[in-house]
Amino acid sequence: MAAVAQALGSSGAATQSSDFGGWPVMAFEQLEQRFLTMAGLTPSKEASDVLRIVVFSAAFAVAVLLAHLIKALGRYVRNSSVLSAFPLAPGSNILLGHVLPLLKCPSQGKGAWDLMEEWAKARGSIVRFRVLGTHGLVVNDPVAFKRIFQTRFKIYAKDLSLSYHPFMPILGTGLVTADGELWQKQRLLMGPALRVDILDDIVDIAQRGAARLADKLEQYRGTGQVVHLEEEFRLLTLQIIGEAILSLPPEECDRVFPQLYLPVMEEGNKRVLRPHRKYLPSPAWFAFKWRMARLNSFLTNLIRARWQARQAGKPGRGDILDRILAAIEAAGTKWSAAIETQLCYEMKTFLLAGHETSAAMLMWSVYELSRHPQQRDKVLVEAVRVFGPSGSNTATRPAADGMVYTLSVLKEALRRYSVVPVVTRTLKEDDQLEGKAVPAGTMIVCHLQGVHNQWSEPTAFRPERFMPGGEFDCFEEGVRPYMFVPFIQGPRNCLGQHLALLEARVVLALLQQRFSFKLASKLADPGQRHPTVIPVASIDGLPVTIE
Ligand code: HEM
Repeated sequence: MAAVAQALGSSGAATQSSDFGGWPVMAFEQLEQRFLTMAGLTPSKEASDVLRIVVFSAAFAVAVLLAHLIKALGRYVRNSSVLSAFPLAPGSNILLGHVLPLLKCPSQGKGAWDLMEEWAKARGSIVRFRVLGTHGLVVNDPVAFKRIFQTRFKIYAKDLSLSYHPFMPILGTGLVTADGELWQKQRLLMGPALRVDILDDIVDIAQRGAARLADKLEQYRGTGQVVHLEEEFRLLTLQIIGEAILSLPPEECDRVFPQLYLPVMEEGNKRVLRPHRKYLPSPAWFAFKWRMARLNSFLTNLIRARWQARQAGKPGRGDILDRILAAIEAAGTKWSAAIETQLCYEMKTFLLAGHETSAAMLMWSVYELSRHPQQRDKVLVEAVRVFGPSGSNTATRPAADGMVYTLSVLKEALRRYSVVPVVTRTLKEDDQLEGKAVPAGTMIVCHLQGVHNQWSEPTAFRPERFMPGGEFDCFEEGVRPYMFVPFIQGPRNCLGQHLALLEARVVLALLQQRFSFKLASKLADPGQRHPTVIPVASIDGLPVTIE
């Protein structure tokens, strides 16, 4: 620094002794000579050229950085002013925005999404908030959902920087996190397999899975021993999705996934609140890398072997992967390493999207039925109709579809507990919500839970809301689809929703018919929701005793 100051001092002297037109050049040349001497280099034309390139490059880099800063500042000021039409959420700090109240939520026993719902209740159906330099809107309005999810969904892109970020090494360009043309192509390719083709088989896969779990639970009947049902549901839904997408036998699911897949998910969840874990080369970091590599190679080998078997004319297994491979073949697409990688992302996406969400829905449903014997009786009536009085009949698809009350229990669990409480988007172009301008770059938090709590007596558990003529049917036609959004709506809605509701209907009814679950009272209230993990399960799981 002293040397630079000295050099600048002498340039000042040069300035005074020069005429106005020539001084900058002379001053620069003198500075150049001084720098070269100070650096121990002999002044020469080559050395000057190198120094000039370095100086001009540095000046260019600083200018670009400044231009970016000025642009970002301009955008920040503009966005602040445009968004000021929306009410500001309480608790904002001039520097950090709403960072502190959001960070404090877990220690107060609530999720950041619960705080956002409080903001909306206090200030209006769309409220403005800020996290450092990023502006966001919490949207709690079904009419706005229609615009975001349906009519203008293309400009409301997935926000990969926030909720999905820690899971990107797992999900990559899989369907949940893909965008643009790739998403469209993959959705077209895989949609039919999940929405239609596999559903007939799901009834059977789910019934076998539920029967296996029931046999396992039998040993605890009448013993008073506490069973952690949430853990059993997690393993069961993983087995069901493993069989549905890859025909994996349950033993292989139990061997591979708890070893490789579940620990990487756990690490992903830890990284949501502690993002530095992604960069710190700790033992957990290495374990994550190692497991990811093993999981990828397990899945890629399986996908490749399946493709080769198809090419050799061997009969397919009829699972979701098989149906996707058939669609690739029918489209005449040439097989490549890129396709293998993409399919590997898709399989991991189905595993992630398809098991914990369903397990949480089952968990909340069992929790509520354990507290509402009359509702449970109605589920039992349907179970006897479908599985017979002994519970051993094989269910058919139409019979499973006919369990409308059990379906209503599942839907009410999704409404009451909003296992996915929010989804986030980033606005790509300027738009309007509730008639007010919203600038591009704004983060949009779609508050699914907030809308679910706009129903009458929202904390009451009433499956009848979803029965014909119930509260759901009474909403005005235009907003009705946006009043119940556990799977969101529109072109990016959940591809596995029919699979999830069918699978869970079979599992819930069959287990209720076979057992009576009693909430283990000595443990904390299992109805308390987890404050940091999505899908939201109970903070203490679901400890039960079995009769
Ligand atoms: C109760 C169970 C489930 C719930 C509550 C649920 C919820 C959701 C939600 C809210 C989204 C939208 C996410 C966003 O826009 O950011 C979504 C997307 C998705 N879900 Fe589910 N899901 C469930 C089960 C499943 C199952 C069983 C599967 C697959 C087997 C699945 C596969 C997907 C896929 C592939 C997407 C991305 C669709 C796209 O972007 O085109 N989900 N799910």
